[in-house]
Amino acid sequence: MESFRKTAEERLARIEQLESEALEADAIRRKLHNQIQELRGNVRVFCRVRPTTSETAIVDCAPDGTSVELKRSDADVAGFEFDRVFGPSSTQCEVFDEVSQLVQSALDGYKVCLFSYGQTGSGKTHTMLGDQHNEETRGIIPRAVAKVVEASEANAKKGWKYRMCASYVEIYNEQVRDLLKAGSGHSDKHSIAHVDGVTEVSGVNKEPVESVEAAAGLVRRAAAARAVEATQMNAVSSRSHTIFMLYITGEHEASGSRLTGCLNLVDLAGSERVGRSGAEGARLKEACAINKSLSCLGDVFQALSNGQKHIPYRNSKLTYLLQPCLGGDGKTLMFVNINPEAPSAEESMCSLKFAAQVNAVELGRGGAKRNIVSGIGKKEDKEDSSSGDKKPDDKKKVGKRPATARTAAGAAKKSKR
Ligand SMILES: Nc1ncnc2c1ncn2[C@@H]1O[C@H](COP(=O)(O)OP(=O)(O)OP(=O)(O)O)[C@@H](O)[C@H]1O
Repeated sequence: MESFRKTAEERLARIEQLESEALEADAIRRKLHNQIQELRGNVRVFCRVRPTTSETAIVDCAPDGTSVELKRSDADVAGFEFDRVFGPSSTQCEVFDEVSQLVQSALDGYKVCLFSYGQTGSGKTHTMLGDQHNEETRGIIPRAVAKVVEASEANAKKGWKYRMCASYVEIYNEQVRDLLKAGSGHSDKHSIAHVDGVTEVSGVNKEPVESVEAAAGLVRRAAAARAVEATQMNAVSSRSHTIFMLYITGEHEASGSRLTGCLNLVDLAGSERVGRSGAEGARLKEACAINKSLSCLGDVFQALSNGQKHIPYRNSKLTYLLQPCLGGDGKTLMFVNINPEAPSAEESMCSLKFAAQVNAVELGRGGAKRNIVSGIGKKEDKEDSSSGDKKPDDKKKVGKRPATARTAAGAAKKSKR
């Protein structure tokens, strides 16, 4: 009897020791994962080029997976490098594989935002939402939610108790609308605040996310409620920014550890220039609001890359809402979506320049700026690219560079990997 008791005590002590070692290993895993993410850069830019419809493509993706070229004529070729470039044949699964590490960061307690930027019809909604009824073509939002739910279930075996809830909002003409509240309209009544480093939007539903199915239902409901209006450029063009906000709290009772992460998945409204979109009346007002908030986003990145003390987060609802992810140890991944057809050449150039500017920002290290040369990202370029409705004299600024030319921003980032 005595030997039984002794063996049981020894086994109990061994279990406790293993549990404590597992917890320590988990903390080391989190730390290493974060170090890898920081080495890759807390602001990353991926470029995704959509397939052509009828026109010939003037955008080429190099086989190295990080370079893209916009060819406006034989003598006018602009090259850009990003952290990753996805060509027209890339699948939703390949794209998600590359972003899933940031989803892990949100589970580890970081403030993460992923957003898609580009002209109307360039594939932003396809990338972020995709076809939710189709396993293969569903986009980042449904995949990310499924990953978070699955990972929290796996972590439960290690003693972690995760609680997740989600809001889904739309910003339209600088007014917020709750996409999870049936029949609710856009209103000024929703105020944005930051509580313990996490964004809270007053008066919007925060619904629990307990299973992959429940989360998928929530995403479907919000997608159906999204405001879509026809424009000349895309028959079902989304004229608002939509933000899926996933709040993640993890608690480990035995160790007393607590994590608070959040994942913001943003589908921005189209960045096309007012002239080309043929906007008038209410549509013109929409286009101006869209351009204002996109330009505020550009201003925030410019202030960060200049290492400015004051970052103008409050200048738009979008930037204020995303503030925790756009500074400090927040993590941002921007998709620049490109339509490779000739009529979109000027919009593509604007989008690529904006993306090159964002690519030069580094968070959590005093916003130190990487050196940018080769014409892309010069002061005058940044002023142009921060506003979607300005038409820069691209030829003059980008110059006619050989097809092999690369921006130093991309090269600098690459050398860090
Ligand atoms: N990579 C892709 N592969 C296949 N189809 C795509 C791809 N990207 C976009 N499409 C298709 O192109 C069309 C326009 O794309 P999408 O609606 O995603 O554009 P958008 O940038 O979100 O436009 P808007 O700003 O007007 O909302 C859709 O029919 C979409 O399915």
